[in-house]
Amino acid sequence: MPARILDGKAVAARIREQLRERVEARQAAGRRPPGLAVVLVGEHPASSVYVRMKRRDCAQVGFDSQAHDLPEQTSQAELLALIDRLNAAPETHGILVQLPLPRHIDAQAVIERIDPAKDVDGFHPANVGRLTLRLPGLRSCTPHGVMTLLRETGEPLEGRNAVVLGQSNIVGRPMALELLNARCTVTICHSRTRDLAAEVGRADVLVAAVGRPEFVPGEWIREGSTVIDVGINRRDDGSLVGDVDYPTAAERAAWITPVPGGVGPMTRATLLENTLAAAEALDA
Ligand SMILES: Nc1nc2c(c(=O)[nH]1)N[C@@H](CN(C=O)c1ccc(C(=O)N[C@@H](CCC(=O)O)C(=O)O)cc1)CN2
Repeated sequence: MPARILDGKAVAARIREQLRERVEARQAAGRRPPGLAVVLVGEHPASSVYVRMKRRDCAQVGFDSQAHDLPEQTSQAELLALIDRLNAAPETHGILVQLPLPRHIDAQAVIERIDPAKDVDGFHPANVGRLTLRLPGLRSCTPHGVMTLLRETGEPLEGRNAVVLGQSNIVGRPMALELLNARCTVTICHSRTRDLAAEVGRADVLVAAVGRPEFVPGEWIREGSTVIDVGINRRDDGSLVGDVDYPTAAERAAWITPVPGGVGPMTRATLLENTLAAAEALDA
C-alpha cells in the first residue's frame, strides 16, 4: 500500500484559521494584535521568498507584521542596535532574523541579543536550554512543527525508534530533543555515521534534514515507518525536492511528507503560534 500523505499545507491552514479567531477575540477584548518584526538582511533569493510568505501569513491571521529590510552591507553593530530597539518596543512581541545572515555578521551574537521572551524562532540558548530541560518556553519552529504533524498520524510516539539525519542547531539537535521528550528512542546521524543505511532501516520515525536532494533512497526506508522530509532543495529547472527519494520511499512508508507542502508550511504556522504565545505572555 502506498504511504498516506502528511499534508503540512492543510494542517498549517487549519492552525492559521484557529489563530485568526484567537487574534480576533484578543482585539475584541481591547488588546493590541501580536506584533512580529521580521528582519531580512541582504537579498538571499530563498530567504526573500520565505520572508514574503511569513509576512503574508501574518496579514492573514491579523498580526501586525513589522518589516525591517536591511541592505547587505549592514554592519553587525547596526543590526544589534536594531535588535535592542525591538527588544524595548512594546508593540513588538516577536523578533525573527531570517537566516542565513551575510558572512560578515556573527549570527550567534545576533541570536543571543534577542530577548528570550521575544525569540519566536526558539534559537536563543535560554530557549534551547529550556527545551533540553523539558521546561516550557519558545520552541524552534521546524522541529515543533514536525511534532504537530506527527500527532496528525494518530500513532503514539512513545517507545518508537526515531532517527534524525542531520545535527544542525536549527533542526537536527532540537528535533532530537523534541522526539526524546515524546519518549522516543532517538538516534542522531551525521557525516561520520558509519552505516547510514542500517540506522535508517531501524527508524520507525525518520526525520531527514541533510540538505542534499534525494539523498535517502527508498530501499533504506523501514516498511510501515513515518518519513518526515525537512529538506527543501531547488533543482536547476526551479522545481523543489526533499532529502528523500519520494516515489520509492512512498512505496514502503506508512506516512510521508511531500516537498513542497509538508514541513515548510508547518515551520511558518509554528512561528505564528510562537508569536501569539509570546504576545500573551508579554502583555499578561
Ligand atoms: N530565522 C529563521 N531562518 C530560517 C529558518 C527558520 O526557521 N528561522 N528556517 C529555514 C527556512 N524557512 C524559514 O525561514 C522556511 C523554509 C521553507 C518554508 C516553506 O514554506 N516552504 C514551502 C515552499 C516554498 C517555495 O516555494 O520555495 C514548502 O515547503 O511547501 C518556510 C520556511 C532557514 N532559515
